[in-house]
Amino acid sequence: MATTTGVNSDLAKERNNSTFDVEELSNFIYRGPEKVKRRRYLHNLATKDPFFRKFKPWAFQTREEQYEICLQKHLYINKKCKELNLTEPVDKFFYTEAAAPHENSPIGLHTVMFIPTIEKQGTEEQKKRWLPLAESLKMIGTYAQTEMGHGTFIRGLETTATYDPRTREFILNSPTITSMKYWPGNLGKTTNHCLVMAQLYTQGKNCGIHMFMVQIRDLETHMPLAGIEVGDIGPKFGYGTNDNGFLRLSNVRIPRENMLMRYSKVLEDGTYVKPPNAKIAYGSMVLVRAAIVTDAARALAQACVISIRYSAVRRQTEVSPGGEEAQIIDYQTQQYRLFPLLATSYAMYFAGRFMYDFYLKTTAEIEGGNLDSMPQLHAISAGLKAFSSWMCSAGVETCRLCCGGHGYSHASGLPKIYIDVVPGCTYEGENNVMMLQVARFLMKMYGKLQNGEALPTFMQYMSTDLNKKSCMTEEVALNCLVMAYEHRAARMIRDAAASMEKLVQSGKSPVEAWNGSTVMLTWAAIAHCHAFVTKLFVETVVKSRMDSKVQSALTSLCKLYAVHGIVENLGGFIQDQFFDSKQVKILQKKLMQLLAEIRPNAVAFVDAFDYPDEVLQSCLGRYDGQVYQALYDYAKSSPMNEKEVLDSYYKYIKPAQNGKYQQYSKL
Ligand SMILES: CCCCCCCC(=O)SCCNC(=O)CCNC(=O)[C@H](O)C(C)(C)COP(=O)(O)OP(=O)(O)OC[C@H]1O[C@@H](n2cnc3c(N)ncnc32)[C@H](O)[C@@H]1OP(=O)(O)O
Ligand SMILES: Cc1cc2nc3c(=O)[nH]c(=O)nc-3n(C[C@H](O)[C@H](O)[C@H](O)COP(=O)(O)OP(=O)(O)OC[C@H]3O[C@@H](n4cnc5c(N)ncnc54)[C@H](O)[C@@H]3O)c2cc1C
Repeated sequence: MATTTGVNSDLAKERNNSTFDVEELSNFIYRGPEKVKRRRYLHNLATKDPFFRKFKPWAFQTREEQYEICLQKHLYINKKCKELNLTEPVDKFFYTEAAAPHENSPIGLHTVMFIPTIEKQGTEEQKKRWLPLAESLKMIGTYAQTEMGHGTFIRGLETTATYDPRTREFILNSPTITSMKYWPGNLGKTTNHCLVMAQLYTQGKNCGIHMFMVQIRDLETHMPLAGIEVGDIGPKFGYGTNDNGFLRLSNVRIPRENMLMRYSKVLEDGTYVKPPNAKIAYGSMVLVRAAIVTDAARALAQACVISIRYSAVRRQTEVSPGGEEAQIIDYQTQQYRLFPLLATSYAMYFAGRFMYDFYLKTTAEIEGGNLDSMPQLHAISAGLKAFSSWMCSAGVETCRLCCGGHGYSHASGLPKIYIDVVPGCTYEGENNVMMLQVARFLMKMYGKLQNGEALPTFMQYMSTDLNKKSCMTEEVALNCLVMAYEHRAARMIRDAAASMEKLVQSGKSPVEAWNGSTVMLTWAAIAHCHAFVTKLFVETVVKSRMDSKVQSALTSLCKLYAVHGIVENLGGFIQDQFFDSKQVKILQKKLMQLLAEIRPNAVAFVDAFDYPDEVLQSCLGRYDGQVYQALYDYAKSSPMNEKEVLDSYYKYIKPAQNGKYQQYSKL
């Protein structure tokens, strides 16, 4: 019998049985005790602030309430960050994460894309003009790129910005229904400005897509300006807190100075000056792609916390007749579904950490005028964005299923996490499209390899001898695991290139050959990303300094990540007899051993993520494990239970019981 106060006894036992100190692992995850302390302090500031607790739970709000409440929270967060002098993005992030978890901000695009785009693409004069207004929220903006007809193929955008040298203005138009901007976050009702991506026409020529600052609403009355039609696109799968919007522009004139001109320019007479690299205008997308990796990791980590704690508390089915019911975490099938996801959340977290550092390093180079690493940054950010959002979204859904019926309730907190993470597969570049961008890069690298040219370090595995067999022994060494992933990726890259070559030889054009090989190209890109993430995880556990017990536990988790990925994708690993059947058996056996090895540390691994209950917002994932009382309290708080007998009983059920259905004819 579970106790109803204090920490649930099963969960307490789990914590006693772990082999390492949880605090040590938290210190490693968050890069040192000082950072853990700071993160806790910021979480605490938010969770203890009564302001955030005065609203009814998110799941009980209508969409309009979700928007309004979330808006209030985020404006309050803004005010508090100023008062508390929280200027570092990481500080703001931790405070916000605890204040409004998984509630997409109605001023999020303003912070995440509008301001960074001005900072990165604006001239010094433009930054001086707009940034103070944006910081003080006098100007609230968004990033308006996607149109109803085009999201992926941005060169096909239809919005036009035509330069008029007589008045030194651009004239913006949405010439067709499909050209209306559709989807930009915060656009519908919140913003008064937006950065519009449009086809630039000057001196009668199309110069491609460029960014323009357009005011869409009056700064006093907030009414749409002349020539502007703007609104909310309606309810979606999630993101109820966000007013994703539509926008039509009819002959809207803006001054020449409103084109973002740090790199490309239109001179007063209409002369166009090209940027050093046309793709530099895509920089804001790269920034958000890089950020999505950690976002996705965080979502999966939280889902694992909920599902693993609940699995330790939940007991179901007598294992032997009349005996005690087992903790569901002791079922091997439950472990097989959850522990690899736990490992994935760590793998993605480390990938996100790498991505962040690599983004900062490369953008500093770009800003200094060295654009050499742009293709690498694009390929790595597109690949990790797609790989992490796919793996983590699917993982969150599995965590939900692992909670049985209670996982389906909003009380679990899992649906909220899922609907927040899954659009990451679509926005900022649909995942299949992103993988094809990676494949394009891989094919270029393959060409270099064929020509004997040097490859960047992270691509050097491509030169591996594809006739070599695996070095895997009973020990299942980490280096043999990495080699397996690299071998698979190298072979898939070669196979995709061979497929294209064959099509060209059969008379197809290069474009047709590409289109006829995109499935193989996508396989190659996914295999490449999988190898990249696995190697990063291995290097992190092998090379980093950390407590020895933590290192030993984390090594098992890392091994599980690698072994599970092979066993689940066996076809791709044995296609060229890289592994023989004996080695496959070794891996399958090792997988089961690793599940058992990780079992005593499962709760400690999720505790180390150090998410307070207020962030998880889950009856099932509570630190104290008192899930049943929490579910009961949640049910009782449902607005449906405010009255014992609902009006609908008198209006519909009672008359039906009496055989009276006239009320329907009134409709
Ligand atoms: C809080 C939550 C916030 C969430 C907010 C979400 C906000 C949004 O969704 S904003 C909208 C995001 N939209 C997108 O991401 C659109 C996706 N599409 C694209 O990025 C492009 O159209 C893309 C990359 C698919 C193709 O671009 P296109 O210009 O047609 O390029 P393409 O002809 O395929 O390639 C040309 C070259 O550019 C390179 N390239 C493309 N993008 C980049 C880039 N960002 N950096 C560097 N190089 C790039 C390619 O690698 C290729 O190089 P090469 O010729 O050497 O092989
Ligand atoms: C929650 C949310 C928030 C968003 N916020 C913003 C925002 O703030 N600003 C903004 O500008 N946009 C925003 N978007 C739009 C988003 O960026 C686009 O939806 C996304 O880039 C995908 O484009 P699409 O919708 O045109 O999909 P499509 O390109 O139409 O994709 C449909 C299908 O076609 C496939 N496909 C398309 N092209 C190719 C190809 N070349 N090769 C192979 N397959 C292909 C895709 O893989 C996909 O399966 C948001 C979207 C969502 C869902």
